[in-house]
Amino acid sequence: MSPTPILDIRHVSRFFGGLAANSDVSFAMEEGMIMGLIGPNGAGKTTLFNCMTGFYPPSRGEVLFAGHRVNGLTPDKVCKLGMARTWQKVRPLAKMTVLDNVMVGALARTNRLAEAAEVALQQLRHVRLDHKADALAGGLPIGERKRLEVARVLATQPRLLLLDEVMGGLNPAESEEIIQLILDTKRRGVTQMVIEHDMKAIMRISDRIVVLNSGEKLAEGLPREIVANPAVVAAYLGEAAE
Ligand SMILES: Nc1ncnc2c1ncn2[C@@H]1O[C@H](COP(=O)(O)OP(=O)(O)OP(=O)(O)O)[C@@H](O)[C@H]1O
Repeated sequence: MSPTPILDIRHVSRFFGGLAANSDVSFAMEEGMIMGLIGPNGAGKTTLFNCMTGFYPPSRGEVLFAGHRVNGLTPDKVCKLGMARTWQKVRPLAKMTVLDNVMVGALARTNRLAEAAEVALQQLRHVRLDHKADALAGGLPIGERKRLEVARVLATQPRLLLLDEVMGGLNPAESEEIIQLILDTKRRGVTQMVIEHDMKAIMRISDRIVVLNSGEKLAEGLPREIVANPAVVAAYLGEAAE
């Protein structure tokens, strides 16, 4: 582990009334890696993204991004520091073009429209949607809407990209495109944390995996360690493999 991890989650808990959606979760990430974040429905994966990115402050604990304490900051400040997330339910600005949607992301870093358009086009090329730049976002099929969501977030130029079930609802060919996109994004040097229920995909792309269960960290390790962990198999993988 490098001296300052890009992300350091320390004893994070998040309560909703009496429910601990996250309970004393700690782990760290090295720059450049892909961390898989897995666990059963309701395990607290999306809540952890929300705690990291300022949508809900953690009830306890702290989140350090590149050495900065980010809990308590608003999502736009966290995004400016370089940590940005996709949403499970993709909601493009349907009546705007694909290019304009991605420009909205780029405008987080610049006020100049020409520069934002250039950044947006670069990201559309990266996600292989540049041929749809002038199409209305609302008309895209689901696979392309998911890639548009990734382009929109990449246009904010994050150092750490958080992907929340970007393969959800996709067919195998569309999922494969997303896998290749995640691996291409890694080659560009962007660190990624990936929530995904597709176990074959997560095992292929992750350098390390954290498993959440009922809000707690159940396990952390290399993909081959996670698949061989009896507690993970009992809580999640047995069911996910069916
Ligand atoms: N805003 C909220 N208010 C109340 N309870 C919430 C809220 N957000 C999440 N929860 C609860 O916290 C728990 C964890 O939810 P979360 O969405 O983080 O799980 P998840 O692991 O992302 O699940 P999934 O795989 O189904 O997306 C669930 O019991 C959920 O109902």
